[in-house]
Amino acid sequence: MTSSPIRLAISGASGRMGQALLSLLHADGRYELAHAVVSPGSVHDGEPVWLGQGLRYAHDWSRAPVLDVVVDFSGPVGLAAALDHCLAHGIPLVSGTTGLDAALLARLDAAGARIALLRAANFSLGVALLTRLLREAAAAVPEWDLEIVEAHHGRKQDAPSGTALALGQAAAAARSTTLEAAAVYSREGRTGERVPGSIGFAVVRGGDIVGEHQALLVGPGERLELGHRATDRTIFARGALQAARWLIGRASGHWRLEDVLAPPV
Ligand SMILES: NC(=O)C1=CN([C@@H]2O[C@H](COP(=O)(O)OP(=O)(O)OC[C@H]3O[C@@H](n4cnc5c(N)ncnc54)[C@H](OP(=O)(O)O)[C@@H]3O)[C@@H](O)[C@H]2O)C=CC1
Ligand SMILES: O=C(O)C1=N[C@H](C(=O)O)C[C@H](O)C1
Repeated sequence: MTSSPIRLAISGASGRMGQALLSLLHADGRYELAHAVVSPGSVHDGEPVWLGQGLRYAHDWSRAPVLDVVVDFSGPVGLAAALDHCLAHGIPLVSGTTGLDAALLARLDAAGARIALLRAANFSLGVALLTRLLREAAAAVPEWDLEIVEAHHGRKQDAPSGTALALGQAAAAARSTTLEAAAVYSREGRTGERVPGSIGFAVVRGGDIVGEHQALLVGPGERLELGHRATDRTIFARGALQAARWLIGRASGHWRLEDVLAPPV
């Protein structure tokens, strides 16, 4: 028996992640791309999404058809618009957008009472595994200094990356503290000595780096380095589509990528 394809919208469809998602969707009959959203004023607004097919990029949600799920990789403003549409129509929302402010985070938190949401700063299996390893290592050597280094392409809008912050949060929790209490985001001039127990962040931006994260646990006379290097955005797109399929029909609330992509123990 064949089931009907999932009717899905992409918010941020013309972007780097949007295009990675489109490449996967084009070849996968399990999905029907029903709406492809770009920014108001986008040079792509009104262009055909795929040559010879009817769907065109749109800058708003007002003409979106009935949808099973929305996948968002846009930016804070695009995500807010996607969230409005999902709330108005009771549609599950998967989002990978990073760099959100406190007001949007609070709106997303509250939305969990009405729709199913799955948000993740990184949809790759490797980073899910890295997070688990870092949690274990940070707790095993609580006195060792922890520094998180990330590198991304020069067009990235936010820093540190959402993944770096999520790694920091996981390590902080494993050490019974919080990122708010432990994080050091910049060092310049006469900084004084490193504060014991702090978690330092360093950011590299350049060229077309897809996304690299390294956690350094520095002890006396030795150092543990845990890292992940993404070389192809398909890994994020694949994880997000898997999450979208999984989220359809779930109860309202906040679901975790770990529930979907459990790395092998
Ligand atoms: N969680 C994860 O695994 C990953 C998360 N990300 C995150 O995803 C987000 C997008 O990244 P990336 O694809 O590189 O970004 P891009 O800048 O390449 O793409 C952004 C997309 O969003 C659209 N957009 C911008 N503003 C709006 C708006 N107000 N309304 C609707 N659409 C809008 C743009 O349209 P146009 O340009 O046509 O105007 C474009 O299609 C970032 O926050 C990034 O950090 C990225 C990779 C993986
Ligand atoms: O903007 C990007 O490109 C990426 N952003 C995400 C983040 O902020 O962690 C995930 C990935 O590293 C790529």
